[in-house]
Amino acid sequence: MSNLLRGVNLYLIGMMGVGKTTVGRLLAKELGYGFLDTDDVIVKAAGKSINEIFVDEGEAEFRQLESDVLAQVCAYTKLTIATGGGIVLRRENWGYLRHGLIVWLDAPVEILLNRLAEDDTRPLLQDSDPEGKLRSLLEQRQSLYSQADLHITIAATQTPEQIVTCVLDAIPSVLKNQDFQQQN
Ligand SMILES: Nc1ncnc2c1ncn2[C@@H]1O[C@H](COP(=O)(O)OP(=O)(O)O)[C@@H](O)[C@H]1O
Ligand SMILES: O=C(O)C1=C[C@@H](OP(=O)(O)O)[C@@H](O)[C@H](O)C1
Ligand SMILES: [Mg+2]
Repeated sequence: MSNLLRGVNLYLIGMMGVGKTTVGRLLAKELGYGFLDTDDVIVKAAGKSINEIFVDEGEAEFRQLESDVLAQVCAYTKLTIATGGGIVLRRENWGYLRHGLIVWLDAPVEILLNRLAEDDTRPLLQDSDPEGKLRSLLEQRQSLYSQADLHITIAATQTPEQIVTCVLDAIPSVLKNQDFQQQN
């Protein structure tokens, strides 16, 4: 598979809680790729948590840091990159994401809510109505996520390992399509 990809980076996009970080790490291992999470890079560079960045500097500054990180990492090859759920919001980010293969991990809000119920590390979910918040974020972002090269729909019972298999199985079809587009 890594021969087929020829070092092209994989970018995982999708809603918070869908498993981009968890699946991305396993996918990288499977491909013999390096793994990066844009949130982790931001946290390390800023020396504070995502919550602290949102409180101290605000979401707009976080989005700027996110774009800066993406601009840096897209210069490298052989990486699987788990992005933050809001990476799709800025038009300039798409220019960076398009350097690689973009994979949308998609799961119903019920699954996301269930996974994030006890989680206090997502500032946008510190809301009196987390379900409503997730639904409105998804509504705002769905058409952006759908611009991905690959759409992987996730069921509640699927393990991260099974999702990795789904992604690996789907990659050849999209690479074939891209070759086809290039030839024409
Ligand atoms: N396939 C899965 N099945 C069960 N739990 C999962 C699965 N994928 C991720 N999780 C759990 O859901 C939570 C959110 O996963 P995470 O990888 O951080 O998502 P994201 O990076 O998309 O926000 C974590 O607690 C993680 O362990
Ligand atoms: O959806 C979002 O806007 C966000 C998702 C988070 O990452 P995950 O998608 O990895 O949870 C993190 O970047 C930040 O809390 C904002
Ligand atoms: Mg994550």
